Amino acid sequence: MTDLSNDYEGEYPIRVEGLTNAFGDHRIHDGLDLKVRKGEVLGVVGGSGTGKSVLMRSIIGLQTPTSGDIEVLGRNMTHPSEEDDIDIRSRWGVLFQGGALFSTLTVGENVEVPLKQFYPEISDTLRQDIARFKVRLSGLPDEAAFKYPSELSGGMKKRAGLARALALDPELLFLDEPTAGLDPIGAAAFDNLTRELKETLGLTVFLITHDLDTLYAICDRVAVLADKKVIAVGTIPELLALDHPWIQEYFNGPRGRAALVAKGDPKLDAAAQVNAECAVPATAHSDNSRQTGA
Ligand SMILES: Nc1ncnc2c1ncn2[C@@H]1O[C@H](COP(=O)(O)OP(=O)(O)OP(=O)(O)O)[C@@H](O)[C@H]1O
Repeated sequence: MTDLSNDYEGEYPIRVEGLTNAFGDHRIHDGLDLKVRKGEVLGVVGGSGTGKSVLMRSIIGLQTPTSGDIEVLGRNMTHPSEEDDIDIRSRWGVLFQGGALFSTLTVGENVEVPLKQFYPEISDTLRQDIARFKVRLSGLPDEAAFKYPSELSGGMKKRAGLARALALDPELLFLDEPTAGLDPIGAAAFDNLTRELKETLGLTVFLITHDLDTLYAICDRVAVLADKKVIAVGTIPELLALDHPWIQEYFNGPRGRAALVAKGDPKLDAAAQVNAECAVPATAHSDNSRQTGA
């Protein structure tokens, strides 16, 4: 793996070394390395089927790797002790692609599930109060706590899933394509919420996305999955300077250029900015335009 900005001396709450995953003869990862920095939003990108979700599932212990080492918050995830396993699972929150809410429970009850599981001793009243607070923290109105998932819009479902992911005051937040299926305004609002929560709660965020606007708007660094590995991890300007064909196509393709222009970040490489402005008609950029690299 090419770590493009290796001047960092802080902690790595997630370390993956030599990860190999295979389903039968189908090898998904082969010697994949990745280190996530404390307090960053790390975007994870790659073509469809490159194993982004399998990587996330391996990190949170839902997928047993064929080989390799995974350490989360200092604990070995490949061979955790039972005690470690319970402790570590209470220190992260996960928003799965479809939200994964229990359809027969209200939003509030969904948020209560992890609280009941990890803190069975707390009273019903306190648990309900915490759940309502998390619902509000996720930008939902109070009354949403009493609704069933089927009564919510797609954006509200994502927020409800986020409320549940935040139930235990996690240090790590895993988001699998959080803006997929949202309208541009809803997606931008969800991006802002993620960034705000990361800053106020001091979260480290592992974020799988195809959404180029999300990458530009909220990711501190981006890890690129290709050829069964993380081929590079760095800021977008650092990635743009690389010569890899997939990275060039992804970030410098029409959608990538439009997202770059939309972002208009002065830190981005000036030459890339000029190229982008030449290549993208002015009408391609509006406040509501979102670009996916899918
Ligand atoms: N439980 C499983 N059994 C067999 N194959 C699986 C399993 N889970 C994932 N795969 C395969 O692993 C590969 C990677 O899947 P994964 O869902 O991680 O891709 P992805 O990069 O997240 O894709 P997308 O961007 O389309 O969501 C795919 O070919 C998928 O079919």
